[in-house]
Amino acid sequence: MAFSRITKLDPPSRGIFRKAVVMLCSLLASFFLLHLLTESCTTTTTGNSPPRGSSSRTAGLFEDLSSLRTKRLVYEWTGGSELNRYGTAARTSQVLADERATQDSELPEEALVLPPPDLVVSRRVSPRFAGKVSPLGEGSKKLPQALIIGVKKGGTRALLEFLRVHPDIRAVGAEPHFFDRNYHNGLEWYRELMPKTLEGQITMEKTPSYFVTREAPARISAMSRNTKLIVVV
Ligand SMILES: Nc1ncnc2c1ncn2[C@@H]1O[C@H](COP(=O)(O)OS(=O)(=O)O)[C@@H](OP(=O)(O)O)[C@H]1O
Repeated sequence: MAFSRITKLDPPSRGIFRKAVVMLCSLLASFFLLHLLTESCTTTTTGNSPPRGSSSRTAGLFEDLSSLRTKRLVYEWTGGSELNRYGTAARTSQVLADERATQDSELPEEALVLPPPDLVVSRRVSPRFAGKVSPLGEGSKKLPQALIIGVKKGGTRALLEFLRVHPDIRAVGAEPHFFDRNYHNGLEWYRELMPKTLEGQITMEKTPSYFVTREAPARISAMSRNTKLIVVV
């Protein structure tokens, strides 16, 4: 009906109507082209085609795009350079670690664990006897030149351990119980218990803080003519 009414318009009115239709079409085409351009731009930026939907979805899309763009920019600004630097640093660290490992592997294992052999020797024997003690154990066994005698819990063990740190002092670790339990075995038995010593070295032992026989003190006293007694009370 409307078309039939338009067709019935006079020629000047028909020309104006045609111009209006052409302008409207041009406007629509312009909007469409603008929309296509915008879409292609966003696709190039994000690599993803934006979803089409309502205004709320569009707002979400812009947020996503902003976030993605921010991430991309952060990656470009920091990631590239930082990654390059990190790569360099990592390579440098790796090189340093390799160099350290190489240096460690070049070091002899003994150098990391053991002190020099001469230091080991000097800890066992005083400089006076350094080089005179062979692995075969040179020296002679002698009866102790000193006895540590003490009351129970008087600290005799501690005293012996402190004294035996000295390289010129040799001592029996365990208590031989010679003066009470083993006196009947004789002095040779007692001597055999002693460690070998070189001339000038001292042998000593710690007697028990109690004796199982009454004769023990007298036996020690008899021996004290040749033996020093260190009494701990
Ligand atoms: N310097 C020093 N100061 C204080 N106390 C010390 C010291 N040295 C040794 N002790 C203590 O003495 C206790 C051991 O003595 P003895 O070696 O004579 O023991 S034993 O009697 O021959 O079994 C033993 O005591 P307990 O630990 O109570 O058994 C040691 O801890």
